[in-house]
Amino acid sequence: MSSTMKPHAVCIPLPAQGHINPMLKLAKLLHFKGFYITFVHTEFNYNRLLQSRGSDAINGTEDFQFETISDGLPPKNQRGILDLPELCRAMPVEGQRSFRDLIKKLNKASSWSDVPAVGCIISDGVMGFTFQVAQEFGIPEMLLFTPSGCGMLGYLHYADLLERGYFPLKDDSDLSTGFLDTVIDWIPAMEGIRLKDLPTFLRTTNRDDTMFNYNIQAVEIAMKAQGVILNTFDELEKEFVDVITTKFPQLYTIGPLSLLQHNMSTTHYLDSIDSNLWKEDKKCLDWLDKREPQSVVYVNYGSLVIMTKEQLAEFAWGLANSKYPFLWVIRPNLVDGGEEILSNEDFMEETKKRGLFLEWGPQEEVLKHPSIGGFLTHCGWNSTLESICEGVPLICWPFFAEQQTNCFYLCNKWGFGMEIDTKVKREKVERLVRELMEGEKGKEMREKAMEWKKKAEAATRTGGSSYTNFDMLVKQLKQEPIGLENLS
Ligand SMILES: O=c1ccn([C@@H]2O[C@H](COP(=O)(O)OP(=O)(O)O[C@H]3O[C@H](CO)[C@@H](O)[C@H](O)[C@H]3O)[C@@H](O)[C@H]2O)c(=O)[nH]1
Repeated sequence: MSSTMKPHAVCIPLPAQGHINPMLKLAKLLHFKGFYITFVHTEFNYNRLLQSRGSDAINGTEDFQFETISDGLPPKNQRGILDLPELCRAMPVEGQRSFRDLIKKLNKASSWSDVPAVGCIISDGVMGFTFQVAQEFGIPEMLLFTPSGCGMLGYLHYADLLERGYFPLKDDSDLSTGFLDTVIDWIPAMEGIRLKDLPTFLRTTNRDDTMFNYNIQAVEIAMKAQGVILNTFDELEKEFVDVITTKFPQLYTIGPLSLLQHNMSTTHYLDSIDSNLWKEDKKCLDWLDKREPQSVVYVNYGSLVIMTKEQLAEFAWGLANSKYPFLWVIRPNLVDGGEEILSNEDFMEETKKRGLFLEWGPQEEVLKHPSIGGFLTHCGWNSTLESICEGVPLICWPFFAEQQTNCFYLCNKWGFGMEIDTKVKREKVERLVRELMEGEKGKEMREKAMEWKKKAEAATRTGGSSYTNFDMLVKQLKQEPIGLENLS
């Protein structure tokens, strides 16, 4: 089919790794199904990909193109650490202007080139500013929510939590006096959840806090969307999905996206197009080849966590004292205050034969490796799903956003997680690592993780829930434009 005949989807993720990855997977799947894709990066990330991955990563093909918009951050912002509040202030203004110009440019190009007119926008669930642009051009917009269903359900109750007076916090002591242990019994499907298990952005006394307001507003805008896509599968999150469906009748649960790619034989489809903002160090795979099956603890806290050097030291000694081999990704800027522990002679001597440190790794390949016995994670949703895909049990150290919600269900419902407190202590790390790797509980968790893996595989195979939902999504995007009549 010539490019001009293809339906044109513009995919725009929040410019953070955990949001770009699932959006790119979705974009590749849609391309496989015959869509012309424009994938939108920020100028900064585009240049970063060029440096870390080379031009192949963003060269695209005739009908899979990359475009950029401004993130709106001032030039003086170094962007070494993703400054979320700053980004959330800048993108709805400058990012929106830039996005509007892009849509204008694409539609203009359709009159004299092979680029088809934009048929739909698939935007990140927290990029509300794209919605106004979509409305201005009369283009239907779908939202991809990259967190879990349970996380999304938590976000959807932000307004109720405010109305009932739980947030903003009355004073800072609420954070230390047990107030956050309050059990909430009125959120459907979330019985037994505590305030501290809900997405964290409301935990402030400051009504003017950027993240507090941005997230409340993001939910308000999202509520107007007609279509929502979730990277999860019904069997895992059915009760949450059922409640979300009452608010979003057009809800498509199509995850885990990496398994859907696999089952549609598209795992290596457009392989050179890549979204890793850091350069992957693949030598760890050779190192893993030399280890015993299920003997290695994999440690990685995703792309946004920033911990203190004291926390890093507690994890380090906990891992060292457990005596298990570990593969530890310590991202540049992961630690506020420096990685002193990595120059501690006693620690390095103790772990030199069984610890490997990387700045960024091929996580999905690592989790697939037979030597991995467990994963110490911050419970980002991508990491959680990637663990499910490989049947790997978890030690959970949730940091922020909906990671606490994921952790709650991992430990209390899905049965393959054990939690470490925010105030991490080396003794606890050591004990949980041993439990995970050799204890009865670890064995049970591994079995449970394998059960979820099988269910995830079934969901993404022909006839499975996610497979079928994806087909429906494609049909809707291709044939039945999403009406805008219900939008206010
Ligand atoms: O060395 C590394 C480290 C990470 N990754 C990948 O980076 C992604 C990280 O995503 P995630 O585990 O979700 O963590 P965050 O980067 O923290 O994700 C943000 O976005 C997620 C989706 O919305 C949310 O669930 C999280 O709370 C939020 O912090 C995953 O695909 C990993 O495979 C690598 O490839 N190599």
